[in-house]
Order: sequence, then structure tokens, then C-alpha cells
Amino acid sequence: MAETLTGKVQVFDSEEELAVSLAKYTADLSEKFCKERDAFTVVVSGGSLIKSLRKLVEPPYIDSIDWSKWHVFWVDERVVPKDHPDSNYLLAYDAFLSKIPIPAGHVYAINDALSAEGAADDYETCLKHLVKSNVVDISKESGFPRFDVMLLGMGPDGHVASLFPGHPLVHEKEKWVTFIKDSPKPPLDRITFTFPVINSSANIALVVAGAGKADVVHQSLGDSKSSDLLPVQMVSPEGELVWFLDKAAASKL
Ligand SMILES: O=C(O)[C@H](O)[C@@H](O)[C@H](O)[C@H](O)COP(=O)(O)O
Repeated sequence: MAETLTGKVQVFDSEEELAVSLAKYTADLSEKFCKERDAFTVVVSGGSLIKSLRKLVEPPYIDSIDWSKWHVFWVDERVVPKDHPDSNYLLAYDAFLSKIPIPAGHVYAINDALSAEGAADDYETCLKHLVKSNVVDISKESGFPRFDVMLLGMGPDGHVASLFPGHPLVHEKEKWVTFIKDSPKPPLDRITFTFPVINSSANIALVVAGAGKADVVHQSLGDSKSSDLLPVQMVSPEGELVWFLDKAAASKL
């Protein structure tokens, strides 16, 4: 494992091996935080990340993890009904949440009856309640919520969450959750955590697989540094950052 300024970088021979390691990483953190805080706050993205979590819902982890202590959040969500094929909730429900004994009240989907702006405000209010009740930790350094782990994918343009290159939202400094109505990746309307929240995390895994991401992985981690930072290069948590790459995504490093 290489350790750089941009975190630990792990490269796996295949996406299958990446998925095995990602399951162990998540299960180990679950054990640690359940012991320390009696809760484990997990933030997921949409996209291919969800498929890469498949080993968590297989033995041994399906039986060994204390799912009753899990609290699941979305780093970004498309503003569509929860049963719409574009919904990140539906993606995670079908592949993951429907297979684990997590209390329904610990799954924090957006309110899909609201506009993008309303849904972002509503999600932020929900997070504020959870901070008050100590389910979600708060960062003493930043004053923003500090999630135990964020499991994030990255787009081929270097976006993370719904924070896209060149979009003003990447510079949001006050809000916890905000909205976008002109997302370059469809659908247009989304809500997203902001960088202050992302970067207050105790742990972040950036999970990137496939040759289609090799150029942007090279741009993010390789020697060539352009002056305009990609959103993925702005991921810099208070805690630990670990990259999970397969060989194809790392092929240009
Ligand atoms: O709702 C979304 O679109 C996602 O949360 C988004 O941030 C995703 O993680 C990246 O676009 C990577 O997606 P892929 O892994 O499918 O390329």
C-alpha cells in the first residue's frame, strides 16, 4: 500500500479483489465504531460503488456485523421518487439494504415529495437532529458533522458526490447539504453533501474501478498537477483517506 499526501492508495488485481477488501475495511470500521460509539454512521454514493459493496452482504460479514447499529446516509441523491430507476436509494435498497437486518428508521432517504431545494433543507434538518441526539458525531475542528465513514465513487470527470468540476457548489462553505438543478450528469436535480461535511469525515474510501477512470486517477494521483483542482482532489478528510483502485483504474499511474 502506497502512502501519499492524497491518502493511502491500494491497487487490486481485479474488481473482485477490491470488493473483498472493501468489505473487510467496512466491517473492521463497523466493529470499531460500534464499540466506541454504539453506532456506525455510513455514507454511500450511488453509481458502481454499490455493486462493489456486494461482499458485505455475504458470509462472513452478513452474520458478523451488528447491523442494528448502522445508520445509512447518501452523500448525494437524485431528486426523483424512491421507486424511480435513477434513485440512489433504490439502487442501494435493491443491492444492499434489502439484504440486511437494519432498522428502517436508520435508513435516511431523502423526502421525495419535495423540490431539490426543499429536500436539501429537509436532509440538513434531519442531520441536525441526529447530531443533537449523538447518533451523528460532530467535528470539534470544523463544527460540521463527522461521519464514521464515507464510501464514495468518482465519475470519469473527477466529480464526487454531486460536486462537479467547475461548478460553484464545490466552493460551498456554510451549508451541510445543498442542491443542484443543472447537474452535468443526468438527472439534473440532485442534493449533495458539501465539502466541509465530506472533509470532516473520520474515514473516506474512494472506490474507483475500470479503465474509463484511469486518466482521471492519473490526474489526481500522478505527477502531473494542473492548477485547477478536480473535486476528487479536494477530498481531504480530517481522518483517513484510502483509495481502492483496481488494476485497470490504476493503469496510468
Ligand atoms: O448519484 C450519483 O451519480 C453518484 O453518487 C455519483 O457521485 C457517483 O458516485 C459517481 O458518478 C461515480 O459513478 P460510477 O461509479 O457509476 O461511475
